[in-house]
Amino acid sequence: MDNLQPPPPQCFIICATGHLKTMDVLSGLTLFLIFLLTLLFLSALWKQQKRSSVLPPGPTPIPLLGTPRYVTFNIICKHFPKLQEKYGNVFTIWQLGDPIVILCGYKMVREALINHAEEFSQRPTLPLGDELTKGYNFQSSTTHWRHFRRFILTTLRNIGVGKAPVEERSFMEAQQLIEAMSQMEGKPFNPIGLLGCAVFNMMSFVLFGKRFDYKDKKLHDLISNTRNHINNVLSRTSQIINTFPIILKFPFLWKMHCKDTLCLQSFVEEQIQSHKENRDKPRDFIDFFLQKIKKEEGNGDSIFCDTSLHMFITGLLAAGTDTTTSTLKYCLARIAQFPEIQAKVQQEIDDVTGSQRPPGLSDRPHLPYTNAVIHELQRHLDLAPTGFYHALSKDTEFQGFTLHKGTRVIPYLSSVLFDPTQWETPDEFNPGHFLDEKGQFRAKPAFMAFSAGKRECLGVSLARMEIFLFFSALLQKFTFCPTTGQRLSPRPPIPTKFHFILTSQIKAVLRSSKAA
Ligand code: HEM
Repeated sequence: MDNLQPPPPQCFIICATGHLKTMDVLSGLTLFLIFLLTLLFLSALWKQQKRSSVLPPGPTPIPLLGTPRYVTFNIICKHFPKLQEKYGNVFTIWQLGDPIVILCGYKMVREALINHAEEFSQRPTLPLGDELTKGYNFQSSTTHWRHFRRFILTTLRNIGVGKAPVEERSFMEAQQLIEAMSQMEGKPFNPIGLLGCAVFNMMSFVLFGKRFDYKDKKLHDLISNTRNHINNVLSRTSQIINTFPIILKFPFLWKMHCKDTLCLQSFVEEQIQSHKENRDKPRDFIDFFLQKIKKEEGNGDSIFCDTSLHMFITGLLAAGTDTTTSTLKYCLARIAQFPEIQAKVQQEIDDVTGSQRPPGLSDRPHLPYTNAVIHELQRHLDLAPTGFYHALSKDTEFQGFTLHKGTRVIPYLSSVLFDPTQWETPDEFNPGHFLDEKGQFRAKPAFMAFSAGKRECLGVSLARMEIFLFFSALLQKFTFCPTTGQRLSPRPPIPTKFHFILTSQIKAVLRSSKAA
């Protein structure tokens, strides 16, 4: 009687033979869980099989996990050349349960971004970005982006991007840059800090109508905020948050990660406030946007409001600073490795503008070799190998496959910039790629450093203008030389290239020729 234990709680299960059996609740629950997981796994497998049958081929994914080997968090494109070789110019990889279609080579990317421009124009939703920007960003999958894109492009033109007002400002900034670099004359130095100041000041002029002194600590803090912001957006942590948006329910978990974005946002907020207090005739981006908000007053559905102004300015500041700075740094450090090409550029500039004035936009048609060298430098740099993710705006038949609305797409821009069907010597540094037989500049449609189609880089004209004006002004005054041991192979792997951009040093030697 003493040893009599109460029997464990019992439950019924139906065994494989269809008979009812009893077992304790814990074992029953475990079995039930295993049954549920098997069901989940099988349904994921079935869904994946069903979708795979209409999608481009690719490595076999593990249900629920995808193809982890190829979806490493940071530089996923390092596997693409091998996959392209195996599966062709369009293939699929899986991230967890979602397919990502990769497009390779000029013809395939053009077919998608130009010939099917509308279908490939969406962006996938990124929950972290939406949370941070309250939905006002270029990644947003809503249709707002079209209105903002149109407005921003028109406004940049109205401010004078590609024309005299912004050109004048670039001359002034180039002069500051030259003076600051002259102090480093002949000594090894890393110009990325000075270039960052000049580029940030250009963005700041366009957006807020102001510039900072190169010694101002605030300027350096802001530059570092923009760089960290971009690194955060592309980071493994952001990818985890976007994959498991439940994390956003715990602000203390992600706000630390996004502290640079929040710093940028609060700086932008100050600028907007000071513009509101001192309204004058519209000169910069904030002025034009505030004018638009006023015009739309009374329209309860207007998307032009203080919040969208705030968020888009922060987005533009971030998108336009580090990209152009890194490009200019690469241009200087790389041209230093090609002394003959550099001398030819300098000779061309001397012949066209002499030493009295810096090259301007109207000189560009008369500087075909300089223009070709800049394009070739950007092609080799390959700054954004995968651009940003695109997504299908509707179900689309493409190359014999069915791509469902919302499917994510990566236009693999590297494969276009180095496509052997488009470039005579793709891996070599060869300005001849952009010159015709008469030595005149020839534009190449496969030059997709800024991508193409409806989502082509929105800052392309500002970036091209800055790169041309700063690069040619600096080469007019200095000869850039490499310091020892910093040579780059013709087509270095991406991590090496970014390391080179961030860390390489050069020497700037004042030219003693007639242009100096
Ligand atoms: C050398 C400098 C730059 C390069 C190489 C570059 C490259 C790119 C690339 C490849 C894209 C992705 C396009 C796509 O998804 O198909 C992009 C998008 C974008 N860029 Fe740039 N960019 C540069 C400078 C700038 C500047 C100066 C600004 C700001 C004024 C800017 C603003 C943007 C914006 C807002 C987008 C998103 C456009 C959209 O989604 O509609 N970029 N850029």
